[in-house]
Amino acid sequence: MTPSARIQAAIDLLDAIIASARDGGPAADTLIARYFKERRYAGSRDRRAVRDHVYDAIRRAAERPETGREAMIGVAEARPDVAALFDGSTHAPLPIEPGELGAQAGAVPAWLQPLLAAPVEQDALLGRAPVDVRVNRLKSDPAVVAPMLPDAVAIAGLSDGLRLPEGYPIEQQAAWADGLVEVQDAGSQWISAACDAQPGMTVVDMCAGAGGKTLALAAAMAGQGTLIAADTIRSRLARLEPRAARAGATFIETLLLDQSHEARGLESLRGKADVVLVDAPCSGTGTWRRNPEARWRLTQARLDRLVGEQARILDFAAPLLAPGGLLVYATCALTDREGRGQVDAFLRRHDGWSAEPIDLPVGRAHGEGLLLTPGHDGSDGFFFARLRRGA
Ligand SMILES: C[S@@+](CC[C@H](N)C(=O)[O-])C[C@H]1O[C@@H](n2cnc3c(N)ncnc32)[C@H](O)[C@@H]1O
Repeated sequence: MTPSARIQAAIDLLDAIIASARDGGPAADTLIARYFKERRYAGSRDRRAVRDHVYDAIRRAAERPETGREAMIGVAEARPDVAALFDGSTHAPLPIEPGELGAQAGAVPAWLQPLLAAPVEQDALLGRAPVDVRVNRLKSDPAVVAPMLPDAVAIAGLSDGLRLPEGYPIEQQAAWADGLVEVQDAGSQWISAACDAQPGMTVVDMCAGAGGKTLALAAAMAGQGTLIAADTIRSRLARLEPRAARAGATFIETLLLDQSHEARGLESLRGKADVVLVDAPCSGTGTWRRNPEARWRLTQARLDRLVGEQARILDFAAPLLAPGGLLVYATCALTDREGRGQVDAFLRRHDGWSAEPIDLPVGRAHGEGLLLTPGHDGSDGFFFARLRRGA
């Protein structure tokens, strides 16, 4: 492919990505993979270059552009080398017309800006994310793993956390293949630590997904006790099983819940749990460094639905706690409605519960919880709170 043809390919892909974001279709990565599967003539350098163009365009525009061409012209406005490739040659985009405007540059969609927690450094939300890993104490310890990953540096305050440069091919390393490390953002490691799970406890990870935090809880429990990974999506829980096997965390039990009838599947756990983690489905505003396309998918209506769902999950999770038990509420969202507002509303709805201060050497106290942001903490953005059921 010529450099100009790569720009046209990026434009075609961006058209598909924009339509998919609007209609709730597949994610950009899926569309990119499909596109190249049908174009075997494209070599690895072509693929990488086109992908970079696509992600440059996605990162640059806070609001979803109308067309791929508009998105790509936005990049060209800041990059004369890219603008020069709109040259009308074979397979190339037509030259940019005088007055033809590109997508506006920005980090946060205008409608969302006032909804983000005030301390959030909005311009840092699209920065580059490092590859953080957690050393798996079920199989190893940092003194053994650190020399296997010479590019890694310690993450201050996280005894099992190591940080590698952006794009580091961790999955090609023996330490990963042997289950000695798990890829896990530092923020997620802090949340797992805030659960204070101990060997012998009964712990429920209510929104376990593919089990990133479940595996951290398993390590904290040293493989002893009861650890239940629950979710409503079978395919996500299915992804946990091979990960748990690799990590040597075979005591984890998975529990598939019936959406809207979750309490039925949880009946036997009522009043029994020492710790419940609710890592709720959310707007993902704290993870734009890794998933900048999420900005093009989020709408006010979707945010409203998520806030309602988070409250509903908290309400069916709370009765599982034994007296004195700990409910940790977490989201990778930075809107106050999903964070401090959600916790304030929970405490108003539920008598006999109180929020506990979180004693960690990171983040900033925010309402009844803690706020982590890429700008302040170098991790993904999160809000989390520790809620104690009265004894
Ligand atoms: C933020 S993700 C969890 C990420 C996961 N804890 C991790 O650390 O990798 C939220 C999860 O909540 C799940 N979920 C959504 N609605 C749910 C519900 N009503 N009950 C339980 N889980 C739900 C989603 O399927 C998704 O896997």
